[in-house]
Amino acid sequence: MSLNGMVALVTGGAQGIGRAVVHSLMQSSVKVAILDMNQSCGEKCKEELDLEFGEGNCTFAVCDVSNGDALRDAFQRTVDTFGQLDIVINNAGINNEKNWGKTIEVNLTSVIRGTYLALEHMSREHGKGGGIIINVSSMAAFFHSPHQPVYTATKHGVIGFTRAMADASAEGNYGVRINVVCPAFVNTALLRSVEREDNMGKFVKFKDDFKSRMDKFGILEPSLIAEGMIRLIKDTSLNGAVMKITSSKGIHFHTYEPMSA
Ligand SMILES: NC(=O)C1=CN([C@@H]2O[C@H](COP(=O)(O)OP(=O)(O)OC[C@H]3O[C@@H](n4cnc5c(N)ncnc54)[C@H](O)[C@@H]3O)[C@@H](O)[C@H]2O)C=CC1
Ligand SMILES: CCCCCC(=O)/C=C/[C@H]1[C@H](O)CC(=O)[C@@H]1CCCCCCC(=O)O
Repeated sequence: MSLNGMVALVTGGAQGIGRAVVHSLMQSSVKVAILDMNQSCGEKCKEELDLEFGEGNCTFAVCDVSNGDALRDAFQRTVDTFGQLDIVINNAGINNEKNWGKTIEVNLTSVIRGTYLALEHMSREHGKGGGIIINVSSMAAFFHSPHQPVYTATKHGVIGFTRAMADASAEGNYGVRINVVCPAFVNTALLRSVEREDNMGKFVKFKDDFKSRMDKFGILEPSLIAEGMIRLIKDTSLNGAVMKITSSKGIHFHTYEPMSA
């Protein structure tokens, strides 16, 4: 499946995993709208991508995904600029146990809102031509730790929501495939935030347990997560898939018991 000429929107695309998938998409000649709340990082990212791929192939907008109106405007501006929308990656995430309400807003509520907005612009229900959505969860949805209870809850939520929406899309003939990716530890700024009291609050005392898991399980590079996402986009048989990415098994899929009668 060629991605040439498609248009993607990536939240939290200025650095880390988001930035890696933006780069992979642009290597496949996809035009990309990068949304991020970090203005300096986003502008630097766009400058570098313009140099590598030429101007006009990506946009950057400052957008806090937890602001529903701002997110709606950013989706509309993407379609106004590039004329269509084919791929949406709800990637922006934080790990803040102190301000846990914000963590729910960014990691779960905004993924739900981003999915609904993506459907407004891509679903056959709305007279559009179809598309692909990837929501970013985590291996925290499979291995819990005392260090990040609310982060873990949001990542469980992202999987449940994505699987149910994938069923709704299939049953409702939306023409949109919706999948979820669950990386283990990845070498990004987010991972480095786990030692900070201002992020972790009282749970910071469990950081040594968390760090020893990092030593045990290893740390992945963002490019591997981007590779997994490109596979989710290109494999037209995948809808409701739960992709896990770990050091020991690489890119693989979680399987669930079939529903009994
Ligand atoms: N790094 C890791 O070990 C893992 C990360 N993940 C998930 O991958 C996703 C990306 O994380 P990383 O690349 O590691 O983090 P990162 O911190 O390197 O990048 C996240 C980007 O999202 C942006 N962002 C944060 N809150 C935002 C908001 N409200 N609105 C718009 N942009 C916002 C940040 O400015 C940043 O540029 C997150 O959902 C995270 O939970 C999942 C498993 C492991
Ligand atoms: C905020 C930084 C994000 C940290 C990455 C993440 O999402 C964490 C997940 C861990 C969870 O909180 C406790 C764990 O043990 C998780 C990681 C487990 C990875 C297991 C990989 C096993 C394998 O290689 O087969």
